[in-house]
Amino acid sequence: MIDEHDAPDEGDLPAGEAAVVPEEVAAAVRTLIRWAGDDPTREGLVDTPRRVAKAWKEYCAGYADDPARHLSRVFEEVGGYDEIVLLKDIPFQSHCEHHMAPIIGKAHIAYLPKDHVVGISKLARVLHGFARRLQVQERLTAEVADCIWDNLKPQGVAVVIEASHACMTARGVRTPGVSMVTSRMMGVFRDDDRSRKEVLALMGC
Ligand SMILES: Nc1nc2c(ncn2[C@@H]2O[C@H](COP(=O)(O)OP(=O)(O)OP(=O)(O)O)[C@@H](O)[C@H]2O)c(=O)[nH]1
Ligand SMILES: [Zn+2]
Repeated sequence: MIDEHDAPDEGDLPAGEAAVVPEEVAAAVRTLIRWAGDDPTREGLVDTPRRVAKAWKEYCAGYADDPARHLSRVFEEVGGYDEIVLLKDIPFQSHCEHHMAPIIGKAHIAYLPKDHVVGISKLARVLHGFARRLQVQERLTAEVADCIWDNLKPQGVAVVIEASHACMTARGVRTPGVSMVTSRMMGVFRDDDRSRKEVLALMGC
């Protein structure tokens, strides 16, 4: 069993910085290299377990994040603005929990404020906080929407995610060019047809 305290948080280290990797993790990567058919002791692969371990800490940095914390700072004074706020085409990366293969896509995140707004970068921070974990796209979509709904308490939240799954393009059914689209509508975007149409039109969906 790996003690969490032994595992350094490599995600924030500058690229190339020497990192201490628990032996158990390095051994697992060496096993995987052998399973793939190569020799983990050959020169080009000797440092690979350390690099892979460090890379996975970075891919999965979301486990060390509480995305809700990004929504704690709000602005009350926004000149009476009471229309939709949309952050469009946010690129993100995740990994599917079935194959640990990359999910690469973009998200549109919108909300209709009630009393206050949030700094717009925070919507992308919430997305990355959940994306940098092992995911299925449906859960990622729901977690982002629920987090904004619960913490900002707006009149509505709409999240649409479009992504390509490497487990479908690079292996398995090997069907490139396919994307998966998921959405979660809450509040007025769920209950009111006109509001939903408006937000989807702004998103270009
Ligand atoms: N619904 C959903 N499915 C996903 C996601 N990411 C990967 N998958 C699918 O998860 C499924 C896992 O199916 P399994 O039959 O258990 O695994 P598998 O034998 O590797 O399946 P194939 O990918 O068809 O070769 C596959 O159909 C994947 O396409 C996701 O985010 N959402
Ligand atoms: Zn997969």
